[in-house]
Amino acid sequence: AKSCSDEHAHDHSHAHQKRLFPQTQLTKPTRPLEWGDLNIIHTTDTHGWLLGHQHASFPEPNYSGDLGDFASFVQHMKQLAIEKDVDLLLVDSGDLHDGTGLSDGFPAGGIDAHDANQFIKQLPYDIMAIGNHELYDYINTWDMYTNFVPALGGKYLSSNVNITVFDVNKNTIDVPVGNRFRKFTTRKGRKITSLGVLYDFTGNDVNTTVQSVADMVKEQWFADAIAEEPDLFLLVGHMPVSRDNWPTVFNAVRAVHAQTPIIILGGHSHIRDCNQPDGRSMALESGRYMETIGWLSANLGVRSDVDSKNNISFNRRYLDQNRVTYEYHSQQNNHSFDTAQGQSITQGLLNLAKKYDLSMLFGTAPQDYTISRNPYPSNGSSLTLFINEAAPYSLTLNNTRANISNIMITNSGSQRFDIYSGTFDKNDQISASPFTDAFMFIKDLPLGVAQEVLPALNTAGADERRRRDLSEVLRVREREMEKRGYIDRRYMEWLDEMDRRHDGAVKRASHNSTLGYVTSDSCPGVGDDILHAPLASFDIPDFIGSDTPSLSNDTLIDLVFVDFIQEQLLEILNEVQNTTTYTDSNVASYTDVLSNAVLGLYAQHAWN
Ligand SMILES: Nc1ccn([C@@H]2O[C@H](COP(=O)(O)O)[C@@H](O)[C@H]2O)c(=O)n1
Repeated sequence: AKSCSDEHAHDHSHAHQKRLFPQTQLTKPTRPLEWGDLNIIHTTDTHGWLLGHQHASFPEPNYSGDLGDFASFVQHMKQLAIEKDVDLLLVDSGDLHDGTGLSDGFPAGGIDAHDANQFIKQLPYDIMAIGNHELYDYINTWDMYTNFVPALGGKYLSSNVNITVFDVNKNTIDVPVGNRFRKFTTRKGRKITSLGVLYDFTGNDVNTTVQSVADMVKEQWFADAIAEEPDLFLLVGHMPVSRDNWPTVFNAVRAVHAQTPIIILGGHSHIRDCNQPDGRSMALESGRYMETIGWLSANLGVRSDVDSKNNISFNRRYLDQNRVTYEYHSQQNNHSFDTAQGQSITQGLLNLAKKYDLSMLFGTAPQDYTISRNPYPSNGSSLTLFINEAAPYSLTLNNTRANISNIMITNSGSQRFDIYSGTFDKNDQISASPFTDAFMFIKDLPLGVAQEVLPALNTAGADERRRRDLSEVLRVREREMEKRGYIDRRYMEWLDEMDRRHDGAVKRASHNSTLGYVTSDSCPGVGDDILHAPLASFDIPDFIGSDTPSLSNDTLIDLVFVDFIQEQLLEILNEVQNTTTYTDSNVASYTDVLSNAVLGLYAQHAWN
């Protein structure tokens, strides 16, 4: 079946309609999935991308399936698993919030992702783990605790994350947001012990608590939970499978059970990644934004094999999230594929998009603007667009400070998705810049001081990376950045490495394959389901700033910055000068315009 992705490939004004007769040609998968006796479908970091990716230029059509298509796929695969008489589990590693109009485009009085999560609840997940984006705002954690978790029936895990609530006597108590662990038995009778671990995140809101992974494994509940030997430890969590704390959890389990199979399903760094901690374990991470669906299979054998010391045969695959992939692997065609549940989920999401008015048009983008596929600064950079064009316009609208010269600074990670040429609507605005961060300022800073802040902020990150082997102090600082949530660099490094390693420029020029991810991980064989040419990738700084005004160094200006970086910015400001010790008391609100509104205001002005 030659299917395609997207009927609105040519008319973005119908962006939120179901694709019936798709037109964009998509490559079929290269080979069938390898099934084991235990199989897992894995999602992570979906961030509200439940209607998939809807733009016509590649790589977007690769990811043009939606949650309804995914639900149909899962249902067919479950049936295949029954026919093959094997187990098939469905697992998610967290970050349901912050990312698209479906999660963040709610009307006043709503709660982020509350409506979108009603559709996720309908999927037969066996385990879901909490992510850091469930914790930036207490109201979101509260919504998970009161509305989402109860519907999951013990399958939502937050091993090291608590929420503070009132008990019946109106005393405050700290309780896990979900369950700390889950023990269950599969259809084929396998006993599984699972966890849901969050990395050492420190950027969480008040009245939520994240225990460090190192402390979590010392807890009595942890010892009790892993004491009895299951057939498999399923360690799910919102934590990258490389360069993070999974070894702490893995080793704690291995200390008690030297041979028991362990599967780790991680997330957070938005990359496709896999490694094998030992011969009886595999760790998989399945990308981001409903772009990738992870597949992991294992031949665990019968209980006597479980006790053996032989290496286990594992397999992993990264599936592009579209109907061609789904139909191929579930052995369906375009007519037999949709299930009633899948169709109802798609329709429900489309209704939600309509209710939230996500097609509301701000303007027509004259060209593509990308986060890292164009150099920064450049005309094609969405970072340049945001900080040099959009922010200086939108943040000074109706602002009494408009006539005072300024430098504006934000974190590059605040920009989450590329802008495509053509109609720019509410959904595009939120996808590009979803956070409701506020802009603050410090007034009367000498220009000579203010202009040192941006390079110093970036040097704190960049030099650190260059001298990683030389300086433990700097390594610790980078780790601190990651704990606060600055993980974007990992994804950028991944894209950069893929471009270099796979001769990106040559492959793109040959036009033999469509653009997409080309993964090199540490697991045997090829992981990608479809071979692509890698995306272009340019290094971007951690922080970006508007042009420095051409004035003398002693001119007093406003230093404007997003509140997400306030703590670091003050630290740096106090390093680059010592005349004044700047604290939160020197900081005031610059405008009521939040970061997620900047691009829309600009588009209304410049793209109409
Ligand atoms: N209020 C916020 C929250 C987060 N960010 C950016 O998101 C990054 C973390 O997102 P992950 O999906 O990687 O967990 C963080 O590094 C920030 O760049 C933000 O800008 N504002």
